[in-house]
Amino acid sequence: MSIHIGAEKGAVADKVLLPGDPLRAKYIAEKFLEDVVLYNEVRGMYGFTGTYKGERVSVQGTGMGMPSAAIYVTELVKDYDVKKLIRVGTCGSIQKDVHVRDIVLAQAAATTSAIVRNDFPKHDFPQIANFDLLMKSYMVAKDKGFNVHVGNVLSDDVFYKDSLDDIFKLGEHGVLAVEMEAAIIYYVAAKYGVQALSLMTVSDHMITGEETTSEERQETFDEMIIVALDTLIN
Ligand SMILES: O=P(O)(O)O[C@H]1O[C@H](CO)[C@@H](O)[C@H]1O
Ligand SMILES: O=c1cc[nH]c(=O)[nH]1
Repeated sequence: MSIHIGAEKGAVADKVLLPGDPLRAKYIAEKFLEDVVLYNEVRGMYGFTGTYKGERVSVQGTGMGMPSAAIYVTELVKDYDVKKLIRVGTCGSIQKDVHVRDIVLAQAAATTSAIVRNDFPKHDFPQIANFDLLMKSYMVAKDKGFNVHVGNVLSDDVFYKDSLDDIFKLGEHGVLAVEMEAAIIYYVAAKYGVQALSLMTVSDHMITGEETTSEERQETFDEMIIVALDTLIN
């Protein structure tokens, strides 16, 4: 047992999907996994273990924002020996050609979080995806004909921003989208020497204001979840 995950050590697989939303974890477990066991309900942050195509995998909600995600990823790695982590999240696009419902593979993540800066005050620590997972996920997505983009994202501490000026400036420098967890997942994975990747579905467009309906989000999530699961077991 760890403080925030109420499971015996062997209850979590060494490969884990990480949605921010615990109810997305439930959806993934119910729709995509077989022989599912609920291993965590502490704080309502559901964690499930099951099998996908015969391989044991887990799916664990992380909550919203980097402090919360850091807690779950740290406990998964330190207390449950997890070796591969793939975030399955949502994001807001800041590029005209990155459309709602497209998939973004976060090759790297800039961040406003002070967590990394506090550890490395004199350096800009590069928060990057594991190359093997990144490459595999790109191949899976392309093979299935999904609309996929690879590049930088911003992991922001703030969802409701007073101004989008800095966000759009990052867009002018090629950053694809904004979300709230990828950077810290990459940082914790680097710290403990495990593999991590963040996939996001574009749920909102920050230039056009377009948003997805519940049904559209559901269908698009499925594409991202399939890419993540097929990457995780390969
Ligand atoms: O859909 P999830 O995975 O939670 O990701 C995004 O959605 C939340 C904000 O609505 C933040 O956690 C952000 O990163
Ligand atoms: O615009 C968005 C959409 C999802 N998640 C975010 O952090 N921002």
